[in-house]
This record gives sequence, structure tokens and C-alpha cells, in this order.
Amino acid sequence: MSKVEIRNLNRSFDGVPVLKDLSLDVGEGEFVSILGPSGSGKSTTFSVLTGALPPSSGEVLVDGKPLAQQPGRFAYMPQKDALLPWRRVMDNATLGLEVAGVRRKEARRRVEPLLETFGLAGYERSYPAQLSGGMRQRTALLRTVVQEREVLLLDEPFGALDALTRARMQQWIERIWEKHRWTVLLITHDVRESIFLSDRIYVFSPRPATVVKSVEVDLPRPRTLATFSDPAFTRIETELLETLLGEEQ
Ligand SMILES: Nc1ncnc2c1ncn2[C@@H]1O[C@H](COP(=O)(O)OP(=O)(O)OP(=O)(O)O)[C@@H](O)[C@H]1O
Repeated sequence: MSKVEIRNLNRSFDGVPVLKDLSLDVGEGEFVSILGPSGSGKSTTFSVLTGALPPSSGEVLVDGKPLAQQPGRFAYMPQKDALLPWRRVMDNATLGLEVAGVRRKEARRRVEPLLETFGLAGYERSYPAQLSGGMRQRTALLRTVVQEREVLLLDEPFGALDALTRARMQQWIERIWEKHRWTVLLITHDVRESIFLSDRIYVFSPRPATVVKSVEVDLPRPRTLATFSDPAFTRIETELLETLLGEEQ
């Protein structure tokens, strides 16, 4: 059984369809990416999953049961405004837990053991403006992960980073994902990033979004720099680019 099943989701804004019969599955402990043109409806899909936006029709099942009956199953890392500039790293990291009703002291106790893994040990008292872009994103990701929800929704987490920092973050997240095996749904525009990280990739059409292709990534793990030169990597990259560029015409 899938961890998450999206079945024939439809959503319009002011009569304009944004999601059209959208269906996809995410398995338990699977890393799944969504690739698609800008404005196609990827973030809207996440808004439906977090419960922020009711669908016009269709359903979302988690562990086979309707999502509406079991809120709070997803931890969401939004595309923008991930950190509050006036809160220190520690207080940004505890924010999601605090919003969920966990006392600050207890929230700090849960964040503490993760600081090292997230490369933030020693920076607990720094403000976001004092951090590098990669550290800011790791703080936002730490805040998401520490909530211990069953599924992580990551919306373009590395989009604003320079190419080198982004490559480092991809390697880093692959390593920690190997260790924790979270169930992840990642939105990205980066074809190579999606292949490097994922078990499966869904390609969305331009608006209204529907799934035009689902690609299994059968590359061995752990993935390393050598993964990028694996012939299977190149084959999948070509297949994805052809689909994306074909869809844009
Ligand atoms: N609250 C809203 N009201 C009206 N239209 C909206 C609303 N939210 C999104 N849209 C429209 O829905 C479409 C899809 O937006 P969405 O943010 O889901 O796209 P996306 O695929 O995530 O884009 P990007 O890759 O650029 O982030 C866009 O045309 C957007 O203008």
C-alpha cells in the first residue's frame, strides 16, 4: 500500500483549472520528486496536501485513509520566507514544534541532537542574516524534520542557492536521507537534482497540472559524484528533458 495516494485531484482558481485529474503515489520511505514547468501547479498540490487548500474534487489518502480525517501528517518546507529573521537558529528550528504546541524547552531538547548532522552546531545563537545560504536552508530543513511528521514536503529547498552550495546540499541530503529514510516529496526545477536524489520522478504538464510521466530511478545507493556519469543517469536525464521540452511546445 502507498503511504500517500493522490487520486484525480482537481482544483480551479476563479474558474481557471490549475490541477486536472492529478494522480500520484508515494511509497513508505520513498524519495519522490515532482518536475514541471513554472506555474504548472506544483505548489498548489502541496497546498492541498497540507490541508491549506481544499480540492475542487478528488481525494488524498494517507495509509489508505482520507487525509481530511487525519490532519498533521505532513511537514512542509515552503519555497520562500522559510526563516524568521528576528529569531536565532535554535528558535527558528523549534518554531514548527512550538506552533504544534510543544513547550520551548522540550522543543530545544529535540533540536539539540540534530544540530551536528545539520552542520549547525555552534551556530544556535546566530541570526539568519549571519548564516550562509546553505546554513539557512539546513536550518529550515531541520525545523521541518524535527516535527517528526511522516511525510516531508520540500518545495524547491535549494532553488535560491548558488550552484556549488546547491551541489553540496544535494550530496548532504542524500547522505542523511540514506540514514533516516524519510518519506519525501520534493518539488524541483532541476532535472539532475531530481535524478540524483529520487527513487521516482513525476513530470507535470503545464497548467492545468496532470502527470505526464512517471520515471523510476533505478540507480544504486548511496549516490556519489560517480552517479552523474552512470549511463543510466544520462538515459533518464534525456528521457526527462525530452518530456519536459515536448510538453512546453
Ligand atoms: N491563491 C491563488 N489564487 C489564484 N491563483 C492561484 C493561487 N495560487 C496559485 N494560483 C495560480 O495557479 C497556478 C499554479 O501555481 P503554483 O504556485 O502551484 O505553480 P508552481 O508549479 O508551483 O510554480 P513555480 O514552479 O513557478 O513555483 C499559477 O498560475 C498561479 O498563478
